[in-house]
Amino acid sequence: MKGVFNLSLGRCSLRMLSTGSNGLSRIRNIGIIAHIDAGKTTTTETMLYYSGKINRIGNVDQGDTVTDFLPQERERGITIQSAAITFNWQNNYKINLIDTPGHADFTFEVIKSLKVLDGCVTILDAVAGVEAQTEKVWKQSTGLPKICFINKMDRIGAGFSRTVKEVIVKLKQRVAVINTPLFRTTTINGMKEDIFNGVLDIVNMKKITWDSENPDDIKIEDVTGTINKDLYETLSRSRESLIEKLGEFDENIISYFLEEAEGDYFKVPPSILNESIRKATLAGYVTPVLCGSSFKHIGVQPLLDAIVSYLPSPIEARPPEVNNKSMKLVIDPSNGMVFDNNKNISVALVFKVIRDKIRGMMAFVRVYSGSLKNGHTVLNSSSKKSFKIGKPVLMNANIPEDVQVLHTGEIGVLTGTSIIGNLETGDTLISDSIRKSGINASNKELLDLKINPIIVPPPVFSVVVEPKTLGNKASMEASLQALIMEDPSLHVTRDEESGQTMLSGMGVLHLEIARDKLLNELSADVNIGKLMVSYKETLETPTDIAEYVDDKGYSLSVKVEPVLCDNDHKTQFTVNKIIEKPGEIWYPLGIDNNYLIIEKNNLTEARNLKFWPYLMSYDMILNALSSSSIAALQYGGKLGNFPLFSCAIRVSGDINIPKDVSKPNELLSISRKLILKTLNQLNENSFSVLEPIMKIEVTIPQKAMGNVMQDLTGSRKAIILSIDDETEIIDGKNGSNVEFKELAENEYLPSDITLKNANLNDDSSNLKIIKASAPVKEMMSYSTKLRGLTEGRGSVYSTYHGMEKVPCDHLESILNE
Ligand SMILES: Nc1nc2c(ncn2[C@@H]2O[C@H](COP(=O)(O)OP(=O)(O)OP(=O)(O)O)[C@@H](O)[C@H]2O)c(=O)[nH]1
Repeated sequence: MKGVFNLSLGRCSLRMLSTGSNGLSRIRNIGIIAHIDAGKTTTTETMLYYSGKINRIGNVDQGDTVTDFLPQERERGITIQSAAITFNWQNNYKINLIDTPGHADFTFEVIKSLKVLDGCVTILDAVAGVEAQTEKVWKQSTGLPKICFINKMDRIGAGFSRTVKEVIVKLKQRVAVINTPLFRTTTINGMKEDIFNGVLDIVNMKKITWDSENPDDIKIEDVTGTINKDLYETLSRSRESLIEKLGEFDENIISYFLEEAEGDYFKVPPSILNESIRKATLAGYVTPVLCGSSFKHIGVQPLLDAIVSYLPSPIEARPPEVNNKSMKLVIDPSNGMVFDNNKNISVALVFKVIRDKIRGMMAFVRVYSGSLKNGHTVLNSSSKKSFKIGKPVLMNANIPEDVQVLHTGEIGVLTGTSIIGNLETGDTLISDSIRKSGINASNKELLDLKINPIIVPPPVFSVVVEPKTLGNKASMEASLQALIMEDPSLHVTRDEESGQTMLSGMGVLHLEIARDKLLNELSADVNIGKLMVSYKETLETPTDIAEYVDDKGYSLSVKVEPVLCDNDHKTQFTVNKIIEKPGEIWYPLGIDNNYLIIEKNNLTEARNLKFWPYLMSYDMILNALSSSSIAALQYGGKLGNFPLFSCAIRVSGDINIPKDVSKPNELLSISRKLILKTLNQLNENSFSVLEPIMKIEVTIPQKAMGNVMQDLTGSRKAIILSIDDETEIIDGKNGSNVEFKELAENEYLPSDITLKNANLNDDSSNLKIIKASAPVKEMMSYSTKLRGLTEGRGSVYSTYHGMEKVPCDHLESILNE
């Protein structure tokens, strides 16, 4: 049964729930997020099949899925880049879906996508439960309404109820159980086995079963007390639990239950339940939970139904954060988001830029307001460049579909030669018509409007990249530029003293993939050195103020100061923590947690005048100061020439520039030299070296504890944060999360019949989870070591935690590396 999954009254009534009569209420911009290998791509592929978008379900292991289309993805069977795809569901709804990577090295791909999404589906492996990367992406997606899909229910050891409890306790989230698993009992080699074959739909009161060999063979049956006694009991208790939970949030459902339904849980119709679940989901009060096996094509259509039923449309989604906090942003049912009460302007965010072999540069955009039309001119509010857009396209993974216009609320792609050099990830596009309509105070604010930038995490590892011959230097640099244009979480820096070019990234796999792209796709003729840790330096004390004045009319005063984050630089994100003092503005430099601080001066004042007296715009001046700050801080500190981290360049007092100069080159050079001069006046004691620290979660059998702990605390210099018994985390013996443990205990969930078949005497029933932090350097090739220490039974998840000062006794060895 492809296309519309026609599931009785409940689904029909969904249409009544949508707000407004236009198409906006029927759009869902959603992401698929999870730990590596949970089944994101397989689920996406199965959704595409049921939506009618594809005629055959591809397989990750055979490397022929729609969304994993990069050669490296197909070779390795993992998702590396987010892939966007648009499809319809129930004929009426348009789903723009982004399948994100699960590997921690590609976390920036996830962050970029989350920025433009309105809701998420979190996929969980029913055997592994809530894994470490799931906890991380769950936190990263705070504020976005989510659905959980407990996948891989066909696997031995799958535990639906156990996983739901983990969602409640580990993710601290109330749940609304939408369906529960069904099994058929069969005899294999004389042994009885429970085979997962469908779901019990709590909302619609149906038993839905699939034939795992034939994705189109689906059976939908009513559940009656006489024929299905046990199911009826599960249904009754699940409905009771669901309605009571919703009642704590939504008075309407309680009044309906008491008055119209006369206190009978079965008499609350799907339409009323759906409306209440939707309200509670959008408010973040509950997360709907469904189960299935996308590999066996079970439970995917109910998941699609849940996406349209419970996740927000663009008019119900949270508005984007913008640089101008006082700008009015209202949501209009037909126009989408309206900025500054101006219904005529269009606003879009570029969240990803790629290079396609056939189409050339492609910029992925989310339209927040208005539309982007073929032939219209838009303004990039960061670079202030205007350009005409070509035919936009909707993406079907790597297959573009031409359209004339991208409407508000949509996710699509801009292509064509006009975007080359005009767009970068994070740019905001504004319709240029406002500039043409004359600059007044309100238009000026709109022209400066920027959706807050996507913060790039600092790199952890680096490699030296060298041209094979001197003549190849220019082409190497062009290839590196192409690489970082597509992936801003890769950084290219040059060591001024040694002349070496360094390519840095988020992890070993990230750099391996970058290396592959550089050598194979971009055919760069380069040598790539061995993997090194990306150390940084920071300031212990501020520099003196350095002043520059010349007779051409330039004058400038700067100092460099440390940005104190968590007292001791133990952080990777500080934008929200920066507290600007009155009269100063902090601009993130987008790399290494560095900032440019502009104090109130003659230029900031001149911006309020009717006429701006300089040939160079304020943004050009700001961009010049930002670029010179980045270059000077990359030059490095005095201990190991490592780039400076968590530092701010403070521009104090007036900035004088000749009024008739139109190019920023001289300002760039003056400011860069001035920053370097003041840094140079510091002695070595004013600097300290920082190293990247990983947070690790090691899961091991109890009997390997001694050896693993000895290795971690000894040679790997790890600091142990906690040791837990896996079962205790959910069973309430562990001290934290008391409120959610109680919620988990009180939740009605059917017993996990499959778990009784799993071998409970083996080590998998007695797993220990060690959480620790350790220097990146010491954790290199840890997985191989762990396999040896645990006879292949241990697993480790590691993620970047922050930068920490290197203790004195290790400094020498790092500086000698
Ligand atoms: N048994 C079983 N295997 C599944 C199921 N869904 C996915 N798999 C398998 O799990 C593995 C990972 O699947 P993917 O779909 O690539 O998982 P992913 O979450 O997209 O992986 P990354 O994007 O690389 O993090 C593959 O071998 C799939 O065949 C399922 O429902 N049941």
